[in-house]
Amino acid sequence: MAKAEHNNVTLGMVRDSLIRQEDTIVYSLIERARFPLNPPTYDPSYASIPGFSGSLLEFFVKQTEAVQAKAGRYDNPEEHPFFPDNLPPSLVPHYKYPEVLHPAAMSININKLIWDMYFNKLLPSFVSPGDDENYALTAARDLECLQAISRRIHYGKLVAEVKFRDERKDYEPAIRAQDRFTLTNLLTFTNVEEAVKKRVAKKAMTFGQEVKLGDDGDKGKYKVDPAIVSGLYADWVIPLTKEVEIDYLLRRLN
Ligand SMILES: O=C(O)C(=O)C[C@]1(C(=O)O)C=C[C@@H](O)C=C1
Repeated sequence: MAKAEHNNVTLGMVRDSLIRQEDTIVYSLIERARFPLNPPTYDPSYASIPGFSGSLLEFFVKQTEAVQAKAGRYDNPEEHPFFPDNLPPSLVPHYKYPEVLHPAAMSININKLIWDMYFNKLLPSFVSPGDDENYALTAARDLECLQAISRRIHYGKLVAEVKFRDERKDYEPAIRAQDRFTLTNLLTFTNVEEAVKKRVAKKAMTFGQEVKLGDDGDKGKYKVDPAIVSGLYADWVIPLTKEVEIDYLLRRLN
């Protein structure tokens, strides 16, 4: 969402942004699926980088996040690093982002959970097994997937803020009672969730089809299985977005 739009943000605008972010997530999965699993990317004993203990992936993510932190990426409240400890400060002029969220939002970062889900559950389900030795590109594509998924899930903070402002009298008692169950019911729109799952599967079909001239191409063959993309949303993206919404709301009156 553009910076200026934050002041009068509506649920419709927030949902439009979530819809646009679906494109980024689906494309990033398609790009990662160009490479097989490439296990050495994740193997600390393969990397043996002087002065660094960890996998090539960790090295790549930490170094990239350090550069991006210096360039101001994490000044933006929509961005969350995977390795927040010891990040260098921003070196660029500070843009004063409109303060839309409650300050407690700063303390919410569930990237550890997202990292574990991505590498343990999601990745093995949509890439082919094997090794083509493109480890640096593999790490770069993984980070793009992680960042896109993380941005979407942490957008739950803004979704929750807008819902809170729209229905303050319903949310306040549940927040005071720290009642997760009622908060979950208040913020859940089953029809919206069903539409999201269907739409991302359709995007995976549309963006991931082989485009050929002259014949019908490989009908029904997709670069990433649409069922895996809708499963990612059903099992992880939507539940974790709701988790962020609840974590945020529980702190909203602090
Ligand atoms: O659109 C909303 O209202 C959201 O809170 C986002 C979202 C989602 O993750 O897509 C999560 C919970 C709602 O039940 C519907 C959809």
